[in-house]
Amino acid sequence: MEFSLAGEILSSFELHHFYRPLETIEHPQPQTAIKRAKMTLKDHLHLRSSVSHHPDDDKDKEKEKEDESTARKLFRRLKSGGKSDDESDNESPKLRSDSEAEVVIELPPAADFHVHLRDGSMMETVTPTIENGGVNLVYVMPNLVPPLTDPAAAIAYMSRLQPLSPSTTFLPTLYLHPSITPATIATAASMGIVGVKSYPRGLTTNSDSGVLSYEQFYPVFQAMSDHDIVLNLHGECPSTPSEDVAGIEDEDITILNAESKFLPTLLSIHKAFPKLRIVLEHCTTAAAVEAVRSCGPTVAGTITAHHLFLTIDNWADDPFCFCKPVAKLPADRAALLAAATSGDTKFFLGTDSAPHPKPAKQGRSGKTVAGVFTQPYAVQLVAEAFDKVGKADKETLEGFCCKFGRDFYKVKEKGIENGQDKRRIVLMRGLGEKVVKEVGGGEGAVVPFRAGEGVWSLKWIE
Ligand SMILES: O=C1C[C@@H](C(=O)O)NC(=O)N1
Repeated sequence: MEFSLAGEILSSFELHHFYRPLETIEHPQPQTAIKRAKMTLKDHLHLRSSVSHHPDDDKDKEKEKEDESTARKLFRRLKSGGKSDDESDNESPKLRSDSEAEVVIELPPAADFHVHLRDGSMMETVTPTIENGGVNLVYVMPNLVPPLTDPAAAIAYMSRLQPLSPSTTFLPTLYLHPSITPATIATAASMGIVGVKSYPRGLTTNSDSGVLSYEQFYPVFQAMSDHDIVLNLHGECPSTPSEDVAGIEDEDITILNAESKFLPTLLSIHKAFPKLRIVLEHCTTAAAVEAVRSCGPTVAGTITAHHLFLTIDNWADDPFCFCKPVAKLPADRAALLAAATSGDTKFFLGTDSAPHPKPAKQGRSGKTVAGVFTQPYAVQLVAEAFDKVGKADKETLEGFCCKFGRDFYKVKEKGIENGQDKRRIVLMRGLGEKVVKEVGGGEGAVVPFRAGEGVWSLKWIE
């Protein structure tokens, strides 16, 4: 495939940075160092594949094979919060050897079609954990502060992420906002923006600039349909104000029925734009699964790893299990597990991994914030959940974690993934691994989902 280097010439720092051999990037400082560049996604991928074809690569090939990747080295350092292994708060249990694993499953690298990687120091903490979760392609959410409403800003954000996990493909999105017009969509398409995410206003983290009414965006949706850009829906309705004591049973909305009340909106957008590819993000109910199934092939649903474990009781007294949409009833969780393991190509992995500093999750500034952090264990958690229903087999995991999402997003057809990665991931059960207690250090430390509990192991092989 031919890529052209359109737009402005990159600054010498940026070129230097992208062309450096991957293993020599020791401590990237993307925040301060990378200026905004008018690159397209394909320019970006082109630079990455140039990196992997650098002639010096051959010389160092043997050595590189022995080395861990930059991302994994960074993650190891982050696990210990910058401390040495002896000082670390994270226990390092003695693991059994790979040959003692009870179950071994080899897969291609997974794709995660819903991640929050933030910006600044949090970005530097969480982005190197992507590989640990078995993933080499991520679809990155735009709810930064301020939100990513401008295509050039979204592509520049990808350039800040790239050095932190050099082997990962980052796919950019825009934040649906009144400033986005059909002309913005045309520009976004020409620059390689893959989708536009809609947040209902005020319902979750950084959604203050979100949507109040969907009809006002119909001309934008038409342009998205014409340019084959995906619409990603956070599918919840706002709650009835809590001071409203009248209470009308059928009309009341709380976080428990916020998703099912949204489903008619999904159906009406699909009816108005049958060719528009739509993803109902982080489905949490049996009703959502049914709604996605009832639509044509242009509508799909993502399912997170944590919603395969959680029900209401878990988040009711544990802020580290609280996210939006909240986990629902056991029957809903069963419906999600059934959909994810069914082989139905409409359902695929989107972890909605959403890191927040530990003090913010603990509500130290008033109330807790929504988001469960699963990035370092994305595929391991899915394997464990599938195992509980006897479905942790290669075909089922590969469909849900690696294949169906890539197919829906036309990753191959559109050439939006760097195809140089020939590695595989190996999942192993029973080695005695535990989820680390924290990632990163100090006030910015993030507590992962199921911290301290047993977890499947994962390694990368060439
Ligand atoms: O939709 C979202 C956003 C996310 C975040 O923290 O950005 N956290 C959530 O729990 N749900």
